[in-house]
Amino acid sequence: MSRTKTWVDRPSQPTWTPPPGAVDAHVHVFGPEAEFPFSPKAKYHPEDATPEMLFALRDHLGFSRNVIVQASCHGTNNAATLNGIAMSKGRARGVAVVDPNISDDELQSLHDGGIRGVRFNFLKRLVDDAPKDKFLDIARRIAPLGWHVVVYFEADLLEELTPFLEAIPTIVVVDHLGRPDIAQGPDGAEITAFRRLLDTHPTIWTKVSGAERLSIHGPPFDDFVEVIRPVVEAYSDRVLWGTDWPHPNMEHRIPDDGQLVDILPRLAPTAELQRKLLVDNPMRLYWPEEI
Ligand SMILES: O=C(O)/C=C(\CC(=O)C(=O)O)C(=O)O
Repeated sequence: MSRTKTWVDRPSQPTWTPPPGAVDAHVHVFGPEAEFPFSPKAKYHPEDATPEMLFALRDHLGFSRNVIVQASCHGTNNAATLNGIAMSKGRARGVAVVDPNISDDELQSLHDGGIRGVRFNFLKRLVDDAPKDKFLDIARRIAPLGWHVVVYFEADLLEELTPFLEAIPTIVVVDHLGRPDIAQGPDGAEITAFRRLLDTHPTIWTKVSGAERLSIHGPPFDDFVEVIRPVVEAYSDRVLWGTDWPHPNMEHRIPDDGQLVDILPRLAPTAELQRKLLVDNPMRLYWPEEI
């Protein structure tokens, strides 16, 4: 598999400035491969996207902190994610992907290394299997640590997965709004079904990220904003946002991270909404001891 590069080296300077203490709550690190090899089961083989590169981007975009989410290319070995957190000097925390047989001691050492959640990935193009019973077992075991669960699925799975989501005893954060079809507009069937899930389950949160993946028309992402701004307004206490740098699998439509940041004042049009989305909400999940 040839190595893919899915980010721009010099993203534009955003015209909008995030509030002090802003958290980019969905990023990944890749490798470096020489130190942290990819999983033999990886479905893509990216170039190295190192913690140093991540922190340079964080500073360039005007953010203060990151949440590093374990990407599928590193399987259940969280060493690269933990290395990124360790190198951040307290300015990153993480979400791990764990083997169902993980021991309590290993969970505790992930916690000590800055992990505050586990991710369950249901995308068939990224993982070979997604065993719901084993995931529920993990969810029950991480609950006492104060962690939450991050789930990644596409809209066609929402109905089937709802009983599973309901059985999770922690806060659940759905990546990229469960990937609704944005072309259907703000009253479309898929975003309406997802909003119904949020309406009926106050412990389900979502990341209002993925404009570059969900938008039909691309920058300046007006189609995404039209559908997703009402979500930010309606569920302002349980939304997170992230760039998704280094944008795994986006080699055919690589986004400019500066343009992604410039969506934010349209997605969250008041200072209060911006502070909740970028500071208060991520701090509650990842740095609760600082609030
Ligand atoms: O990170 C994302 O937001 C999206 C991904 C990659 C991913 O999740 C993974 O590799 O674990 C995708 O849709 O290819």
